[in-house]
Amino acid sequence: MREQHATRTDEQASIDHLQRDVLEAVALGRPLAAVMDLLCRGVEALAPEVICSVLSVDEEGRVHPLAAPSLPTSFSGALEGFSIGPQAGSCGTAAWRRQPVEVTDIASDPLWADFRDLALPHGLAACWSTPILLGADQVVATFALYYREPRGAAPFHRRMVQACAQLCQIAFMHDRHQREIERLAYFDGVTGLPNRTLLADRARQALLLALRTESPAALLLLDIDRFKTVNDSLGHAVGDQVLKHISRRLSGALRDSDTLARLGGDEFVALLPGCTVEDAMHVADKLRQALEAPIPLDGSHARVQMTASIGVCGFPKDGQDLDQLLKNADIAMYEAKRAGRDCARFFLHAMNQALDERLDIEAALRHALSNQLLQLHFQPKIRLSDRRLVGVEALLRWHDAERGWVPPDRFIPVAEESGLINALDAWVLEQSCAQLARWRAQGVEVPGLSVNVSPQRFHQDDVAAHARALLARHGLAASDLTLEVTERLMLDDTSRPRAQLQQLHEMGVGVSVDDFGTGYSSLSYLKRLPVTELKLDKSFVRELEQDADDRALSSAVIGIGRSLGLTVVAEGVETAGQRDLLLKMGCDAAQGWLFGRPMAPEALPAWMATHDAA
Ligand SMILES: Nc1nc2c(ncn2[C@@H]2O[C@H](COP(=O)(O)O[C@H]3[C@@H](O)[C@H](n4cnc5c(=O)[nH]c(N)nc54)O[C@@H]3COP(=O)(O)O)[C@@H](O)[C@H]2O)c(=O)[nH]1
Repeated sequence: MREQHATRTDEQASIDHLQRDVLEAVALGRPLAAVMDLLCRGVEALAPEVICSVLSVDEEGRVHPLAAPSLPTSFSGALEGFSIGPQAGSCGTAAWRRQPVEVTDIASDPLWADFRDLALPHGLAACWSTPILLGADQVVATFALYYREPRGAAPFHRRMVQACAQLCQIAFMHDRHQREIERLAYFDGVTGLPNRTLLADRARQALLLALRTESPAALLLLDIDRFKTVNDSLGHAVGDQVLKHISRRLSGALRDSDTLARLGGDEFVALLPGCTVEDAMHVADKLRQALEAPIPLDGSHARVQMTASIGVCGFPKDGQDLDQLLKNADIAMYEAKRAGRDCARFFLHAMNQALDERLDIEAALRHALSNQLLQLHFQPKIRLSDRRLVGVEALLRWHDAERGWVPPDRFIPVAEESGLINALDAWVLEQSCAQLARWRAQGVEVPGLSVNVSPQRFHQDDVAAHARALLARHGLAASDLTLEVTERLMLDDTSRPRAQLQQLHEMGVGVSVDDFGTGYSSLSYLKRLPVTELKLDKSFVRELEQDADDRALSSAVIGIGRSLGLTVVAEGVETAGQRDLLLKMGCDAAQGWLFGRPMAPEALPAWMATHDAA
C-alpha cells in the first residue's frame, strides 16, 4: 500500500515537473510546435509504453500534425488535411464529438475503418484521443496516446492526459494571443491589410533586393477622394464598410507579389517590386478602374461612388528608402488632387520646389494672421439704374515684408489647402462687420456688406451662428450682410452646408453665388437653394463690347437671375461701354474699376463724397 502511494507521489512529481518545463517554454514564447514537441517527448519519457501526438484542427475542421516525435512520419504525414468526422479514427472523431475517444483495438473498432490500414502496419494498436477546446466548443487540437498493443489507458496515463490537456489549452491560448498581438502590430484592424509597420518591413526587403538585382520598383500612394464626406454624412461604421470594399477591390487589381497597405484614414499604399514608373502608371489606371463601380452599402439599396487620387514614384530615382518614396508619392498625389482628383500623377522634382514655396507662404500667412498683418480693402457695388452705392465687398489684402503685396489668388488657394482658410475667413467676417459698424458710427452710410466665404468653412465651421453673433455684437441687421459663396458649394449636397445656407436665409442674410457661369452647367440648385444674388463673372464682362458670345452669355445669365427674382451683379466693369451694355441687358448692379478699385476703409468716405457729387 505504502509502495503504491510512493509510486503515485513520484508519478505526480514527474507530471508536475513536465508541467513546469512546458509552462516555462510557453512563457519564453517558444513556437507552438516546439512546445508541443517538448510535451510529447516529456510524456514519452515518463511513459515509454505510449506514443504521443498532437494534431491541430483548423477552422474548416481539417487536421494538421503539429508534434509526433515518435510516430513514423509516413503515418502522421498521411493525416495532413484530413477532415474531422463522426468516424475518423480516434483523433478525428474526438475533435468531431468534442469529447475524448478511447479506442482499445484499432483492428476491430469501426471508428478506424478508414484508417486502420494506415495504422496497423506501423504497429499502432490502440489510441486514446482528447480534444483540446478553447472557449465553450471551439476545438483547436487533439492530444493522443497510441499503444503498441490493444489496451486501455492506465490510471497514470489518465492523470497525465488530464494535465497535458490543460497544458495544451494554455499553449494554444497563448499562441492565439501571440498571433492576435502580431496581427494588431502588423495589420490594419479595419481592412486586414498590412499596416505601416509591415509595409516598412516588406519595403526594406523589396528595395534591398531591387538594389542587388538592379531591378526597378514603384510605389503608389492612393488617397480616396472626399472620403471625409462619407464619414461625416453616413457615419464611421459605413465609412469602415466602404474602406473594406475598397481594399478588396484594390487587392484584386494587384499581383500577389505586390503589397497593398493601409496607412490609416483613407490612404493606401501599393508597393510594386519589379515595376517601372511607366508600368506603375498603368497599374494606377487599373486601380482607378477597380473603383469605378458604385459600392453597395450593407442593409440598404444605397451605393456610393468613390474615386482615388494617386501619386506615383519610382525606386531608386525618386527615393532611396520608404520614407523618401512616401514623401514624394504624397507630393505627386497632392498634385493629382489639385488637378481635379480621380487621376494619377508622376512625381516630378519640380513639384518639390512648388511644395516648399506653398509651405513658406502658409507659414508666413499664419504669422500674418496671428500678428494682425492682414488688411481689408473694400470695393463699391453700384446700382446701375441710378448709380447709387448699394454695398461694398470686403477683399483681403496681405503685404508681406519679404514678398511685398501677395495677391489673394496666390494665398487663398494655399490657405484652402492647409485649412487656414477657416480662421482667415472668420477674421475677415469679424473685421468687416466691425468696420461697417464703425463707418455707420461715423455717419458714413454704407448700405451693405459682402464677404467671401470659402466652401470649406461651411463644412467645418458654424458660419450661420458666427454671423448671427457678429451682427448682434455690432448692432447690424441681417439684411446688411451678404455672404459670397462659390458654385462649388452650391453643388455640394451634403447636409451640413445645406443646413447652414438655410439658416442664413432664415436669418435674412443674403447669399450670393460668386463667379457665376464659370464652373458648372447645372443650374437646378438656383431653384432649390436660398440664393439671393448672382455675380456675373468678370471673364464674361471683359470682352463684352467686342465678343458677341460673351454678350449672349451675359444676357442669358442676367435673364436667368431675373426670372428667378435674384439680383444680378456684374464683376470687373472697367469701361462705360460695358456698363451701358449691362444696363441695357437688365443687370441690376456692378462692381469694377470704372466705379472704384478696392480701397482701404479710410478712403471710402472720400470716394463716396466724390461719387455722390458726380
Ligand atoms: N475666401 C476668401 N476669398 C477672398 C477673400 N478676398 C478675396 N478673395 C478671393 O480672392 C480672389 C481674388 O481676389 P482679388 O485679387 O481681391 O480680386 C477681386 C477684385 O480686386 C477684382 N476686381 C474688382 N474689380 C475689377 C476690375 O474692374 N477688373 C479686374 N481685372 N479685376 C477687378 O476681382 C476680384 C473680385 O473678387 P470676387 O468678387 O470675390 O470674385 C477672388 O476670387 C476673391 O473672391 C476673402 O476674404 N476670403
